[in-house]
Amino acid sequence: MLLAIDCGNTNTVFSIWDGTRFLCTLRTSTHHARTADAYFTWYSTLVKHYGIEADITDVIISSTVPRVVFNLRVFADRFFRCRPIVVGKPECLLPHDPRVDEGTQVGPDRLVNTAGAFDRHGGDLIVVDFGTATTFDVVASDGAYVGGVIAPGVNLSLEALHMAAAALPHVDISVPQQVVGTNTVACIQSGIFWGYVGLVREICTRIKAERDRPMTIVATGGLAPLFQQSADLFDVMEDDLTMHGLTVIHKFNKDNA
Ligand SMILES: Nc1ncnc2c1ncn2[C@@H]1O[C@H](COP(=O)(O)OP(=O)(O)O)[C@@H](O)[C@H]1O
Ligand SMILES: CC(C)(COP(=O)(O)O)[C@@H](O)C(=O)NCCC(=O)O
Ligand SMILES: [K+]
Repeated sequence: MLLAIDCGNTNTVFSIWDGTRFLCTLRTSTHHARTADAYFTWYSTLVKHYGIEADITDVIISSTVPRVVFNLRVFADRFFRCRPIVVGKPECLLPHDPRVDEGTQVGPDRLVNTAGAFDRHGGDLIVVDFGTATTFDVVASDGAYVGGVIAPGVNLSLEALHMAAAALPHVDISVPQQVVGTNTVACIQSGIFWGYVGLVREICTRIKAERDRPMTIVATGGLAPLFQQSADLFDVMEDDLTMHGLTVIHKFNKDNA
């Protein structure tokens, strides 16, 4: 069985893949100081809680935080006796090499999203990932990542307003009832929610115009469901897209070893 690990700047997600389906998905916050033993304590407690018989033989890791990879490697080696595949490292093969400026390190999560989305939908895609950052990954017709857009994430923007303006409280994102807010919280929620609706719409429109072709918009990430429910922004929403991409890259490496 495969243990797929997706470390974002905010959350770290573990999923167990039995070759056909994900048996469980476990989530914790990302901390570079978490040790291999701490990962195992957390992991084994939850796996036992869910009554899952997991016989892990393989581990694949995608991490946007380089510092967590060391402890995750130790975790894989110590508890599963395996050498993990780490996306973005030279020894990890990709189904399609990215076409970007020389020397550019594309975020591994974006390479994984690209592989997952191409496997499900074919090419000419825009993958929108609402993570710590809001990223747009452009997938060409042949499946290669050819660039994209990075914007500040929704929660990051909310936090920035609170940090920089003495009179603005911390506000959780939600779908506003109306555009014109009649109190401070409603004003902020409106600015962020409708601001991001506009940001996503404008960027996707411009990407399609620049590439001069129809493209399918695939959304993923923690906050995608919020935007999906009240604005007509995406063609599909897939909360397991990154995990699916990890299984695709893992299989590709096994088949081409
Ligand atoms: N259901 C939710 N409601 C509100 N915020 C959420 C929800 N799910 C995730 N988030 C927040 O969305 C942001 C992105 O989460 P995530 O996609 O896990 O980010 P990353 O992959 O960068 O770690 C984080 O700030 C997280 O706390
Ligand atoms: C843009 C990101 C910070 C997004 O990370 P996330 O929101 O998933 O934590 C990450 O993909 C990254 O560090 N990228 C490196 C630069 C690039 O992709 O061009
Ligand atoms: K992400």
